[in-house]
Amino acid sequence: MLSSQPWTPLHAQIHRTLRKRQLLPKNQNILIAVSGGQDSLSLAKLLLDLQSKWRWKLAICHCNHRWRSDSEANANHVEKLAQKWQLPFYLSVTNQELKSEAAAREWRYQALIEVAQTDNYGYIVTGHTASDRAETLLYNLTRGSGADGLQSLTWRRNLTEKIQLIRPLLEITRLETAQFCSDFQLPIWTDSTNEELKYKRNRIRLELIPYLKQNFNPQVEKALAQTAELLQAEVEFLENTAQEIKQKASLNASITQINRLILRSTPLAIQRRVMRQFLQENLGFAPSFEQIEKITALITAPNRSCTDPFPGGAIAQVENDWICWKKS
Ligand SMILES: Nc1ncnc2c1ncn2[C@@H]1O[C@H](COP(=O)(O)OP(=O)(O)OP(=O)(O)O)[C@@H](O)[C@H]1O
Repeated sequence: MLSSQPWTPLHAQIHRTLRKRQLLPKNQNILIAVSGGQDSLSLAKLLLDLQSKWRWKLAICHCNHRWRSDSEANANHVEKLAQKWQLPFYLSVTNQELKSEAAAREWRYQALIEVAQTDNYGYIVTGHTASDRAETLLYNLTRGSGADGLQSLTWRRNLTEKIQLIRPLLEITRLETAQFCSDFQLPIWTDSTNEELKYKRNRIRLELIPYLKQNFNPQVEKALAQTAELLQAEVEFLENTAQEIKQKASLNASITQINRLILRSTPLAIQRRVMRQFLQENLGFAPSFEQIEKITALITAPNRSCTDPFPGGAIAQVENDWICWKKS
């Protein structure tokens, strides 16, 4: 029986991944974000089984979005599991109406950060899988994203100066977590909204991926996750290079002027990234492709050329060797 013999190939794989990528060092305080679904249950069980090797202090946090009629029952279900596993349990319940998936995600991360800050957890871990990575890639591809959006689910991300988000399951597919839950009889809480085809994400998972599996590649999730992995390293390299060039091209670290002579000698990929960073700093939000193209064109435009106004009324204008940000 598997339940009396908890070391499986999945345990070995996660153990290897954690070591190779140095995701969760020994003796750390780790907060596991558990929705109750198959992925986060598998994650919690795997970390629990590896705990003695790594000497972590583990805890579980569930966030109640108050979205479904069974939200409270879902939270109680996760709490009972935490008790069974003898792990500290935190519950965050929203007091605002969360109107979209994006709003829910934003609130959830904020809630997790608050718990981590209060009780000193340096790591928050989530159960995102290779399947999520593949779906995110496809979703962003249909929206015209560049490499940054296609690699978007990363192994680690700084949430604050002291708290990192870690996603240890990015090489495991949802099929594997389902099998793991079945092997260990983990009680999955099924989220009924996961089946609703009105959400694009769900259509990708329930219609597009099965189509690709059947007609193109049975291993399509792993293949797409691999693409995301390759892109991740390339994006990191390009973004760091763009940051260095931007520093060189900025006058006295001013965010409102940038030297276009320096930019002219760099490849278009870097020019776009530098101008995106420049715009983001001045606009205060992520610029669109068209906005980046408009300002990038100024690198080679005649003196005094300018863009039409950006939201808020500011324009960018060429002044000899400089592109200047001019507020209205
Ligand atoms: N309500 C929640 N409370 C705590 N953590 C959550 C919650 N919802 C999602 N998460 C975390 O974010 C990860 C990804 O969320 P996503 O919505 O893609 O997954 P899910 O469909 O809710 O369920 P699961 O990934 O557990 O199967 C989850 O694996 C989990 O770690």
